[in-house]
Order: sequence, then structure tokens, then C-alpha cells
Amino acid sequence: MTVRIAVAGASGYAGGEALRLLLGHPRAQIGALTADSNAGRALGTLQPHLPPLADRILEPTTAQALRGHDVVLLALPHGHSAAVAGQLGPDVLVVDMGADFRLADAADWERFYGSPHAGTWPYGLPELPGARTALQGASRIAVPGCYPTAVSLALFPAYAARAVEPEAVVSAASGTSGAGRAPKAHLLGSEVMGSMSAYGVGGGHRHTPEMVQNLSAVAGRPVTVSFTPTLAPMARGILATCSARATPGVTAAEVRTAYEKAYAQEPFVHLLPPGQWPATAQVHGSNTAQIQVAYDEAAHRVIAVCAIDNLTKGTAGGAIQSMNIALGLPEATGLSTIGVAP
Ligand SMILES: NC(=O)C1=CN([C@@H]2O[C@H](COP(=O)(O)OP(=O)(O)OC[C@H]3O[C@@H](n4cnc5c(N)ncnc54)[C@H](OP(=O)(O)O)[C@@H]3O)[C@@H](O)[C@H]2O)C=CC1
Ligand SMILES: CC(=O)N[C@@H](CCC(=O)OP(=O)(O)O)C(=O)O
Repeated sequence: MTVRIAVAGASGYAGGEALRLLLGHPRAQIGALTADSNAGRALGTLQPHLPPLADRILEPTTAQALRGHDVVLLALPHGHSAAVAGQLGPDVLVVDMGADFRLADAADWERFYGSPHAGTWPYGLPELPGARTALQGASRIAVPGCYPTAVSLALFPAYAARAVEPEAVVSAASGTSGAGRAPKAHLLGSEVMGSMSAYGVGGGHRHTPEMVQNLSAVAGRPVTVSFTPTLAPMARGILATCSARATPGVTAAEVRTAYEKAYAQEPFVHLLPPGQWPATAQVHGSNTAQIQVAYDEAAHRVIAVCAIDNLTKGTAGGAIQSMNIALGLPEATGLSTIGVAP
């Protein structure tokens, strides 16, 4: 079976990563590539790391250009997916890497994104309880945000095992590609090199309600997340350090067992052996989430650390993993757990 796939937003970072992975996907046939301000240009002038596609000309992002494919991957700024998806029939699998269809609560969407809620699609984090079943045969998929991917994978086993209290604290560092390719002053090399900075502090980051949604569903009760993102001087990667107060009586061995049980069969989550810690360099370009968990008995806190590549498991790799499930292909088709080091 050949799957004909169009990529909207092919000039951006998420679109470029999707194309890098699709070039190694044995079933994918890459169809239309679309963009906005870069429409009309050859892809090779924008994504020179993708030589097999160098001569492809980017088309404007219209339903007409995207029709006639089995799958459409949307890598557009949030707020732009609904209009495009609404013009594509239910026979096309639409996988949205943007935020538009991730949240179930319309009030949360309006508060954090400031626009009308477009709806809710099956959520593309297969490792979460029940998510795989919802993705099988789906015709629409909402790919998680990069921070919520790392944080949900780091904490959900502790909540599923009722090993922690419902107030989580998260500090997560991201590389600059997480902010997209459009030029912004705070992403200049002179601002970022040799410096780390916090932003979105105090509950204002739009990924907070997504983390809350995921962890509350697993915990079966409302969970709060105090989330502080930081910008790190690197192109790719997220390192999320997540903690919550341990449930009274829980032991370090029980916590470890909860994580071992959650991830024993997961192809893309690697629980590191005790004593080894996640690092972004270890997952560069791979679809792996590396996780380690510790129990700080003196502080009564469970601490879980997760490293992902924001563009791979955090976006395009996660999108292709969920696409494979929806299409009935082996989940790992075209995806690698092998990183690039040093
Ligand atoms: N970067 C990351 O780590 C992650 C990104 N995402 C999500 O993926 C999506 C894409 O992000 P990213 O690739 O980083 O962003 P980029 O800024 O790198 O790319 C944006 C893409 O969208 C196109 N575009 C911009 N405006 C419009 C418009 N009005 N209509 C149609 N196309 C438009 C751009 O085209 P042109 O270049 O021609 O202007 C470009 O191809 C976003 O929703 C983002 O939130 C999700 C998780 C992680
Ligand atoms: C470093 C950096 O700026 N990261 C972005 C991550 C957003 C992202 O990519 O996620 P969405 O798909 O939800 O937009 C941010 O914090 O806004």
C-alpha cells in the first residue's frame, strides 16, 4: 500500500521535519507541498537538508492543492487548520501538528488562544491510556504540543499508579526551533547564545491546559500544573523536569515499578536504567522519549525527567506514529529510535 501524503507548511520547521521522516517511510509518497509567504519557491532553497525534494515548488496552501491525497499533514500556525480541514472530506486523514483541536474544553481554548474553539480531535499521544484505540481508523488527529508530550510522558505513570498528589510542578527547557522559523528578536543568536531565560511564568503558557487535561484524565481527578518553560541555547530538544508530592506511604520501589509497567511495551519511550539520566543530545533526531524517575524521600517528592527532540517525538515523529496507527500500519514504520551523537 502506498500512502500519498501532502504537507502544508512545508517551509517551516515542523513541515521540514515531517518531510525528513517521510523520505524514510517505506509507504509514503510525498505529494503536494504548500506554504504561505514562500509559495512559488523551490523547497531546496528553504530546506537544503532534503536533497530528494530540492526541485519541488511550494504551492499556496489551498484546499485545491491538498485534495486528492490519502493524508494531509498540517504544520501551520495555530488558528489556520480548521478552515483547511473543513474543506477536506472525511475520506482524507488530516493530521494537525498545530494546537487547534487538542483541547476538549472550549473555555480553556478561548482563554489561552483568544479565538473561538474549532473542536476536538482524537489526541495523538498513543502512549496515554486509551489513546491508541481512539486513533485506530481515525480520520482526524490532533498532535500534542511539544511540552505536553514531554510532561505527559514524564508524569502519567505516577498519576496512573496514584503515587503522587494532584499538584505537579514542571520546569522545562526548549531549544529555539520550538518557537518556529519566523524571525523574532528574542530568538536572535546574540540573545540566545550563552544564556537561558524563563518565559510564560505563572500559568500563562498555552500548553498548561493541555498538560492539565492529559494528567487529570489519567488521575481521574483534577490535577494542577505549575509550568515554567525556559529557552535554552540549542536548536532542538526539550528537557522537562517534573515533580509532585508523593502519596503518603508510597515507596521508591513502587514508583519505579509503575514506570516499568507503563513503558515495558512502548517502542518510543525508553525508561533509562537507574542512575542514568535523560539528555537532549541523546534523542537528537530520534522519535524516542528518554525518561528517568527518582523518589526524593527527604522532600517527599517524585521527580521524573524526560528528554525528547521537540521536532521529532514532540511534533513530526509523533504525528507519523499516530498516522501509522490510524492507517493500520505498524506503528514504528519509518520512525527511528536511534539518535545522533555527539
Ligand atoms: N516547532 C516545534 O517544535 C513545534 C511546532 N508545533 C506546531 O506546528 C505548527 C508549525 O510550527 P513550526 O513549523 O515550528 O512553524 P514555522 O514558523 O517554522 O512554520 C510555519 C509554516 O506555516 C506557514 N504559514 C505561515 N502563515 C501561514 C498562513 N497564514 N497560512 C498558511 N500557511 C502559513 C509558513 O509558510 P511560509 O514559510 O511560506 O510563510 C510555514 O510553512 C505550529 O502550529 C506549531 O505550533 C507543534 C509542536 C512543536
Ligand atoms: C521555545 C518556544 O517558544 N516554544 C514554543 C512551543 C510552542 C509549540 O511549538 O507548540 P504549539 O504547537 O502548541 O504551538 C512556545 O513556548 O510557545
